[in-house]
Amino acid sequence: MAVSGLSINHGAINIGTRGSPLALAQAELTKAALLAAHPQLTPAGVTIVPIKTTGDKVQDRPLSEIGGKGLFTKEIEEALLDGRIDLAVHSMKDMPTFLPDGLIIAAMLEREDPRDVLISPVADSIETLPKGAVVGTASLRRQAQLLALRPDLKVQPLRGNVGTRLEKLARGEAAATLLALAGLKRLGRVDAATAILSTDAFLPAVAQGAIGIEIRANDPRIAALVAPLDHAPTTIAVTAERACLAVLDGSCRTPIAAHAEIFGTALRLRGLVALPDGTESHRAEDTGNATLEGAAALGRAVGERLKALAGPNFLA
Ligand SMILES: NCc1[nH]cc(CCC(=O)O)c1CC(=O)O
Repeated sequence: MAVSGLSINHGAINIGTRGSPLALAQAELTKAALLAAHPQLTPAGVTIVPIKTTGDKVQDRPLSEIGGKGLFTKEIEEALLDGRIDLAVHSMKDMPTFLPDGLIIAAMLEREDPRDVLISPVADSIETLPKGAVVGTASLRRQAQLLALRPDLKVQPLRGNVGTRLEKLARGEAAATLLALAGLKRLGRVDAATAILSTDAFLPAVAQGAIGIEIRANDPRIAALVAPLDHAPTTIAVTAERACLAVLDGSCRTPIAAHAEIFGTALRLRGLVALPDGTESHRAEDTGNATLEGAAALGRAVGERLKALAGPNFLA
C-alpha cells in the first residue's frame, strides 16, 4: 500500500455507503461482519464514509422519471474508483444491472427476508383497504401488483427514506404504503408492519433483502478481506434474479419482479413483468441447479421466456 508523506495508512479500511439510516445500518452490519471474520482488525481501523448520491438529493419526482437505477450508486462508485473508499455497501436491489468497468460485487451478506409488507393505519390487508383508497409508493413493481389485486385503489408517489415514509403515512398522506420487510428489520421497525405479503401474492424486487459488497476488481487485498463475508446461497439466488433482469432491462419504467429460492440442490426462479397500471402481466417460472453457473443460465432462460410472453411492444 502506498504511504504518503503525512498519513501512514497501512491497512485502514474505508467503507462507502449512502447516508440514510438504512444504508448506515447495512454498513454497520458489514463492518461487524468484517471485524468478526478478521480478529486482527480493530473497530478504529474500519471507517464508515457516508456519501450523498443523486438519488438522495432528488426527493420530489419518481426515480423512474429521472433515470431509475444508478442514482443511488454513481457517486459511491466514483469514490471507489478514486480510492477514497475501499469497499461499498449497497442494497443489491438498487444496483444497476451492469457495473462500471473495474468494479465487481465481491460478496453478498446473507439475505434478509425478501418479502414486502403492507403498512396501513386503516386496514389489516390489501383486500380490506377502503374502496378508492390512496396507497403511497413510488415503486412501479409494487404499483402494478397492487392494482392487479385492487384496480380501484389510487397510487401516489411516497418518497423519502423509510422513517420519512412512515411519518408521512402517520400524518395521513396515504391510507397505506408498501415497504421491504428487510429494511424494517434492519431499522428495528418491524412493529410498523401491518401484514407481510407472501411472495405468491406479491413477487419481490430483484435482489430485495440482499446486501452486496462492491470493490475494485484489481484489489486482491480487499477481495481477500471480504471473501469470508460471502453467503453463497444468497449470491446464487441473486445471480439468477439479476440475470433475468439483464435480459429484460429494456426500460426502467417496466415493472419487473423476480425471486429465486434454493431447495436442496435445486434453484427455483419466478419472474414477472407487468404494465404499471396492473392491467396486464406475465409470469414465468423454472428450476435449475443451485450453482452460480446454473443460476445465470436459469435467470437468462426465465428472462427470455418473459420477453417472449410479453412481446416486443410491452418492454419497449
Ligand atoms: N429502494 C429503496 C430501498 N432499497 C432497499 C430497501 C430495503 C432493503 C432491501 O430491499 O434490501 C429499500 C426500501 C424499500 O423498498 O422498502
